Amino acid sequence: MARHLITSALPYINGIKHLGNLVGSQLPADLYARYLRARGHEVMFICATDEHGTPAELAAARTGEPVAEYCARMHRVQADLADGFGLSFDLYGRSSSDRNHRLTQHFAGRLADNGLIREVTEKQVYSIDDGRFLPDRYIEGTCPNCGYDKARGDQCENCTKQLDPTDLIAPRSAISGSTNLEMRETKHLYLRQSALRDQIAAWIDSKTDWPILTTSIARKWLNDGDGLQDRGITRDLNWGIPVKRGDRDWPGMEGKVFYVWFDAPIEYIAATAEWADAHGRPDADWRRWWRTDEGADDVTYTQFMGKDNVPFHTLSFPATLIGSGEPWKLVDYIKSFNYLTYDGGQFSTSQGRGVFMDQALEILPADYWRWWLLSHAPESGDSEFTWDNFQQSVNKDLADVLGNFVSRVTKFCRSKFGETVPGGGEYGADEERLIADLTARLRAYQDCMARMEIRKSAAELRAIWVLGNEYLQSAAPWSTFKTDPERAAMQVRLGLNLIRLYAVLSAPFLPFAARSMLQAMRTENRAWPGDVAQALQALPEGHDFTVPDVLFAKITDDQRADWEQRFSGIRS
Ligand SMILES: Nc1ncnc2c1ncn2[C@@H]1O[C@H](COP(=O)(O)OP(=O)(O)OP(=O)(O)O)[C@@H](O)[C@H]1O
Ligand SMILES: [Zn+2]
Repeated sequence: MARHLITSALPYINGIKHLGNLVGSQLPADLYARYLRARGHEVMFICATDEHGTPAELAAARTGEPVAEYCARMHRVQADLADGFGLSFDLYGRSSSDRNHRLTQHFAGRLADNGLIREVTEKQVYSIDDGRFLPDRYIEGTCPNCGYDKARGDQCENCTKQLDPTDLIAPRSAISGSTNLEMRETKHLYLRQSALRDQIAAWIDSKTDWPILTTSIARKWLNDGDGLQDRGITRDLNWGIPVKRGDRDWPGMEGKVFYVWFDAPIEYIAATAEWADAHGRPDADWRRWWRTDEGADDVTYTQFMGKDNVPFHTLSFPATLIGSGEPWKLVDYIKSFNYLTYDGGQFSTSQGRGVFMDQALEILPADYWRWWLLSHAPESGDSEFTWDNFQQSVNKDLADVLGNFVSRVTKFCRSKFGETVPGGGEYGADEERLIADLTARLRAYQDCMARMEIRKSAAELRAIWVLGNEYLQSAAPWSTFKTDPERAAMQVRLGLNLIRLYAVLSAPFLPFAARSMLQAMRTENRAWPGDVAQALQALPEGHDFTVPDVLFAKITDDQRADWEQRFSGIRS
């Protein structure tokens, strides 16, 4: 048994997440966590809402709520949706937690003590009418790169270029629209990433097994232009973690907060502490996951995220941890994803384009989405969601292959032998071959899962389901029964046991269907198969079962057309 720490990129608080967010971080992380738990490993699976920064303040301003209330409400909304999708976090924390305040201030203090913080007096845009500075998204204007007229102070959504507020042409306040702006002096802290460049580069170079997508993005930032740049880690805002040096005040930094990208990854650690708090456990219980001097030496730490988050996880967060000079656990593997696109365009939260988690659950059960998203995960390149593809994949894989197998076996057994596993008969050559094929496929499935090759894992699992259907088709117990009822009983007993085995193997992908299958088989036996032949003996003669309701209903052409229409516009 090994120990695995798994974190998913933190979903930002300013709205309900779309299917792209889900497949780019939380869902594959859940798949991996569920798989490792099923294999008997000790897993700590952490996620949290990312609650600081200007978009949260602006979203709260739009609903008229105080930002703290807005975040608390949206956290509950997101936590419920995560539950609805079966995301099995050990803790779903909040980056605004007290734990994160203290840890973020702790890291800033350590970095300062180690000479890795620079205090810089610089000019920032100040709105005279609003009486405040306008960092990041508080300022809008025309993009100097593409001419888009709603570019924001941190980034142009149209061409994705990263911007500084001072880059914008014809800038205006996002709060009041005022153009009565001036440049004012203000003091900020910069993390001296440049001083850690060589150490981080050597660390990245040692990660020879990481996806190219991950290392290529890291190397670009390390090497392009003048190399890794120092990064401003504070802002003139009210909402956020107050700038402190450990637990001491930081002269000259009164009324300022840490930049969201400084505190968000620290929340991975803080959320693990929140987990200990929530369970009334001592600090040692979370520290053994994070401190290599307190037990985390044998932890394997894997992070999941979309490609736009890679720079912060390969450079900035490691700079924080390494720069602290304390023995914090660094990530062992970063699984990064390309983008899921929606029907020929981008998913977009701000533009309300695509299908969002709440809408998805309104129309279909979570497993339908989990299956499609995971079996089409954007691993080697971007992948596209189309309703046509979704319908085909759900109908073929889930309804025709897995669902059909379960239905045929249970219904046939009920009609000929009753709802009890029948005895009699012995394996022949067909059964021996099936077991050999299943054994080989199982090994391939496990290998893909261990390497986090999500699409290939889905393909292997599907192949395992197909083996059952092919067996059933050729064994044809409904014909065998007429001449050799004992043999038909053996075939059906094997089929019923396969249903239990399929539930166990499919649970990381389809946790809800797996539960229904186990309930129908009236068993709690979720043991991962060591030996396939043995696993197929789990339900003995005389064991009761029930015929389950339809596991997966097919998506009709009318439904597809209806949804295609309904989700073609923009969410209001
Ligand atoms: N279309 C997408 N496909 C795959 N992953 C995505 C996609 N869009 C965002 N992600 C990832 O989702 C995770 C959560 O992102 P976050 O909540 O910060 O939203 P975001 O990146 O601002 O997306 P959006 O701009 O659409 O709101 C991040 O790891 C991000 O990289
Ligand atoms: Zn632009």
